[in-house]
Amino acid sequence: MTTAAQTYEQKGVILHVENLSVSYGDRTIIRDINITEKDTVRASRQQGQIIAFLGRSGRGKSTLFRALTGLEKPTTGRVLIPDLSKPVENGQQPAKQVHEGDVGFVNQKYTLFRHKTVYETLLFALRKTTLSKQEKDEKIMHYLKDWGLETCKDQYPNFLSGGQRQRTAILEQLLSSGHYMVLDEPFSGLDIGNIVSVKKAFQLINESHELNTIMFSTHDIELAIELADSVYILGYKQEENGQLGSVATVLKHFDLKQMGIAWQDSFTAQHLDCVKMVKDIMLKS
Ligand SMILES: Nc1ncnc2c1ncn2[C@@H]1O[C@H](COP(=O)(O)OP(=O)(O)OP(=O)(O)O)[C@@H](O)[C@H]1O
Repeated sequence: MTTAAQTYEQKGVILHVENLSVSYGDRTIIRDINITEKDTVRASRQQGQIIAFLGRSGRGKSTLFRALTGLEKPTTGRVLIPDLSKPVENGQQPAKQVHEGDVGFVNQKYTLFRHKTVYETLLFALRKTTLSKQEKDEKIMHYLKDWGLETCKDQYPNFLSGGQRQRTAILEQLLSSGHYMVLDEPFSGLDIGNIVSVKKAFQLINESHELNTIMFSTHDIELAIELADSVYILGYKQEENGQLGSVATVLKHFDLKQMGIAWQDSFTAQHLDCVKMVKDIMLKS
């Protein structure tokens, strides 16, 4: 059942992954990856997309992420995103293949420049824009305020708390890349306070632009189902002889919007059912 708060419309395609495979030498890591995500529009609210990728260790999540960011050239297939520099044609935004720099990438360590303050880091992130010096300053100050980073504007990474460091690294990627962001295990090894801080960053990104799209991997199934509106499970397929294959692919897609369990304030029995389904699939993968 879908409540009024969950009513949504789907508009243009914002991510299209087609027959993607990545091999290293003669070893294929991921194969036949097909993903189509559309811009989700909810009445009277600005809202982006949050997509989670789950999978047991070594099932190619990081490999897929490198292809999604354009850091890894796929062996076959392609990754398309809307080309916002071109005008809409017949009601459709033309698509382009993803290039390095189009999609922000935040690694698990939240790496920052050691010799740049928070402000300098964000200024550097805006270096490719056509904004004037004053516009850049205004933009940065606006974000620092919204993201609770105003007080540490002139601090170097070593003097930041874990939460401030994570928010700065996420913001840096958001400012340098535009609407798309991939985060490889952003919650791994974080204490509860820092988990809340990263969740808040997700929320800020999600609410600030219709096209903002967060893609993240995690080993925390509950967290994926709590935060995402779309969940993909990567894993090995069982072969006909009952043996487990050795090339990962998408085993299952859960569209939590369609299931009526996206964007809820609390974790319900339906969410728990979904967690159980995910676990069952992952255990056999
Ligand atoms: N550059 C590379 N050359 C050769 N093999 C690689 C390379 N990068 C990754 N692999 C292999 O690809 C497989 C998938 O690795 P990947 O890091 O993508 O998995 P993952 O799902 O992100 O794992 P985890 O959850 O443990 O981080 C692994 O067996 C890994 O050894």
